[in-house]
Amino acid sequence: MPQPILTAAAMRDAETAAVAAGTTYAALMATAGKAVADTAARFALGRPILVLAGPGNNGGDGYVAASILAERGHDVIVAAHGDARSAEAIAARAAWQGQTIALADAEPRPILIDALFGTGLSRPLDADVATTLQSLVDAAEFSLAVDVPSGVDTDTGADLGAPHGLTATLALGAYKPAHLIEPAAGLCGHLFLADIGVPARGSWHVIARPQLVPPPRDAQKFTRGLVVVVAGAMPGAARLAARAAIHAGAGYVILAGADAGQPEAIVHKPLGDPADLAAILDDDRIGCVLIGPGLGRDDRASALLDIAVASRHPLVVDGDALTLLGREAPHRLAPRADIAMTPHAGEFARMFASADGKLLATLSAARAIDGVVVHKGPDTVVAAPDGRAAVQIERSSWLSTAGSGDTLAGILAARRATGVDFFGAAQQAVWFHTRAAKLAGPAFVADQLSHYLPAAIGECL
Ligand SMILES: NC(=O)C1=CN([C@@H]2O[C@H](COP(=O)(O)OP(=O)(O)OC[C@H]3O[C@@H](n4cnc5c(N)ncnc54)[C@H](OP(=O)(O)O)[C@@H]3O)[C@@H](O)[C@H]2O)[C@H](O)CC1
Ligand SMILES: [K+]
Repeated sequence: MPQPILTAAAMRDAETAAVAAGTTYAALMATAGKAVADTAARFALGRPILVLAGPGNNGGDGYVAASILAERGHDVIVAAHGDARSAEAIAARAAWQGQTIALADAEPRPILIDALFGTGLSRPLDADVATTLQSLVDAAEFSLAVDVPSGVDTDTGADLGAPHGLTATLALGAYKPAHLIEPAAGLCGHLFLADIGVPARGSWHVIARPQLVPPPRDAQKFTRGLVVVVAGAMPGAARLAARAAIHAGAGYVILAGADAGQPEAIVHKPLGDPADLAAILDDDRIGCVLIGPGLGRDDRASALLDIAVASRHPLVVDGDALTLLGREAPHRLAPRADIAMTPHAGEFARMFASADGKLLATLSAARAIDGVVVHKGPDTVVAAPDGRAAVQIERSSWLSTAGSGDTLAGILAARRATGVDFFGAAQQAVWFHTRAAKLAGPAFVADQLSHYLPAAIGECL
């Protein structure tokens, strides 16, 4: 099972269920604190440790970790912020027998454990707390956030005064949106996950390596998946998408309206009049249609888009097609079955009002179009209209290059054409795209990405 992603409230519910099933909150805090101590000890190498402990259970985890580390012989000081509030945090603080100072008096130490605030953060950090925390992080050689960096919104990933430059974050029990969604994800540093004995389930999860099977023995090119890519004003983008599609497992790729170039296996069909597209799409063997990369935004582009939307095939809408749809996207697409769109942040904002952070905004967009939305970025979110969501955890910042999105759209069309539903196909596409980028090495050109797709697929068989 892929790792679930839980909101702060869902994590609290999971914790409550675990306690109802027989554990105690104190036992959970003991397990969490031990996980923090174990992680910090791995990197401390005998260097002095400063634990920042806030008033809630995040601080409680910090006191437990401090006690365990001191018992193991580490040099530990706790800097406390506010009085412990919950029964478990009060007990953890009472059990701490080492030196405690006020946060305002804390001097930097090489190892820093940030247990000021976790999932209970309810407002931005006070400016003086944020400044102190930042200076202690800056001065530390290794800094570890407990559960989430203090000062991020757990559910939206918003930055409410969190420090920059943390070395690592230890997520407790489950990933939260803040671990994966920007800007919070970028503030976490290296991400570790600790099992604290709380069974966590939900309809959101991280995108995992796909599990594939080779084509069946009786496979032929059309059953492997026939993709039609519609080209427009800037045919290069559609070519990139078509090449990605044929390297991503589709059995047959037609490029409608542009000369395919390489590889020769892609079939070129001319589009004189936009109405020619209707004839090309009148084919039951088609597994998926892709429209949008380099389509243009003129009347011809609109006419091609109308025909693609009216067709009966699974449809991926990307690039210029999204801009053409704009605010009309829900109204135009919702009545149509089997649809996915792949907007980047700018295209998304032209179609949908954004609120509540990227994850919830993408889920609400998926409901609005009654289809799958792949909201691209370093923190790509795939959302389905039934409330399921999957978020990218493996990343490659080298994917921020021209043609990268066209390639993703082509992979998505190919995976859908092989028979996977759009929610599954989109997760596969995001994974293959990133994996191909890693295999391609740094500073690749998007044209090269396709060549690494077969190897990425090979890792999943
Ligand atoms: N997930 C689990 O199963 C376990 C999690 N643990 C740890 O518990 C924290 C969550 O603990 P919680 O007590 O709910 O919340 P916090 O520790 O994050 O902090 C809440 C207190 O902080 C006050 N607060 C909130 N925001 C601010 C702020 N900006 N400035 C000052 N004070 C703030 C808040 O006060 P309110 O006024 O909002 O009520 C609370 O007093 C989780 O992250 C894990 O680390 C368990 O230990 C193990 C099981
Ligand atoms: K924290």
